[in-house]
Amino acid sequence: MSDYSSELHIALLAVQRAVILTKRVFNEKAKGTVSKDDKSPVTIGDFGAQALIIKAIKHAFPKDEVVGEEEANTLRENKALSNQIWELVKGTKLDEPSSDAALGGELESEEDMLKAIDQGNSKGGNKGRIWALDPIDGTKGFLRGGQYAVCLALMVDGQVKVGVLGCPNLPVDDKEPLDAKSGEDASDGPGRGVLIGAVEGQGATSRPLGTGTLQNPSAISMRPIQDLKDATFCESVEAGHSSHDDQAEIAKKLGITKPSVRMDSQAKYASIARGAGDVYLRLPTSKTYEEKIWDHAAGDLIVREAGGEVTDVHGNRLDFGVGRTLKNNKGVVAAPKASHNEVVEAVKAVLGSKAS
Ligand SMILES: Nc1ncnc2c1ncn2[C@@H]1O[C@H](COP(=O)(O)O)[C@@H](O)[C@H]1OP(=O)(O)O
Ligand SMILES: [Mg+2]
Ligand SMILES: [Mg+2]
Ligand SMILES: [Mg+2]
Repeated sequence: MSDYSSELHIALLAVQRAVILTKRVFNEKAKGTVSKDDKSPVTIGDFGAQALIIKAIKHAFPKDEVVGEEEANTLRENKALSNQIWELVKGTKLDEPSSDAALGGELESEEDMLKAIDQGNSKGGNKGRIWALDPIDGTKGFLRGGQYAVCLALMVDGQVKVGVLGCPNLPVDDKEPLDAKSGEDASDGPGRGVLIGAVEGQGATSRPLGTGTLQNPSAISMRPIQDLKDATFCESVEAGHSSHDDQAEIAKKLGITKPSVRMDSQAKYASIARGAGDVYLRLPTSKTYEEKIWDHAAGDLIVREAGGEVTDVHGNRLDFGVGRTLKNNKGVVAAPKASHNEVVEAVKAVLGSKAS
């Protein structure tokens, strides 16, 4: 049986390399933004990071498939944008040549880059090895100057086996508690940037994000909370992504008095997994929206390996084996194992009272 050590190693390095590129874009005023068909934004950073990561995966594991968020159609029609991304991608490499070589080195050409982006077109499913990739999760946060994450997970037969989150704007210090402002005006200056990883059955770790070889990891775990009243809970910044009103009602029901921490991206999963916060609630705002697997796969495993439980609002585990979306689930409830049931009961009580 595989211990997934080489998959974890490649995933950590690939995310670390992609973050070199996303940080350059984050710190530029013009981020090369275009609007997708669903009106959501995508930047040159999203496309560039997807190309770099898929290239690395296909080099190390040629037979694996990838479910990636972005596709290159718009770039093939917009040569100027494509050139702009290529200018960024072609110079991006890890400082340590042997690390970069493990990822297959640089991409060969602009066409090679577009092809790599389009290799994120797997349909997903519950057979074989499939990676789920969100090259920039929280693009709106990325544009606003908030939190964002580069997210990569390996699923085997529909089960998440490896998860990696690169969070350039979170503090390196795992124990720096979140406060109501943690999601705002984020920076990637000194003391910032963390790389979280997990393998099923082997726990979760964090280490400072670097630009060459991987730094030493430390084990992370969720904060043991005796009473949910003392919990810190996280939610999306965007009210359109999860219902702030329902979440406030649930927090009240649980006796939580601290203000919620609003933060973009899977930085929420990363934060609760390392004990900087406790509970992540994502309650559906629409009957039709299906959550995407790349928005949850890495965070789901990392939180569970850190001693947490992750389910949907009905208390069912997230099902990553049914395609590109979580069509069998609604919403997300992540909490320490010992408190998770109590949180789900509060969620059911609040949502149930609305349905009737
Ligand atoms: N209506 C929606 N409900 C839930 N999540 C959404 C919705 N629309 C977009 N998203 C996704 O939520 C993620 C960000 O989550 P958060 O609000 O927690 O930071 C993004 O990946 C975003 O997708 P997209 O990348 O297409 O914008
Ligand atoms: Mg996303
Ligand atoms: Mg994204
Ligand atoms: Mg997006």
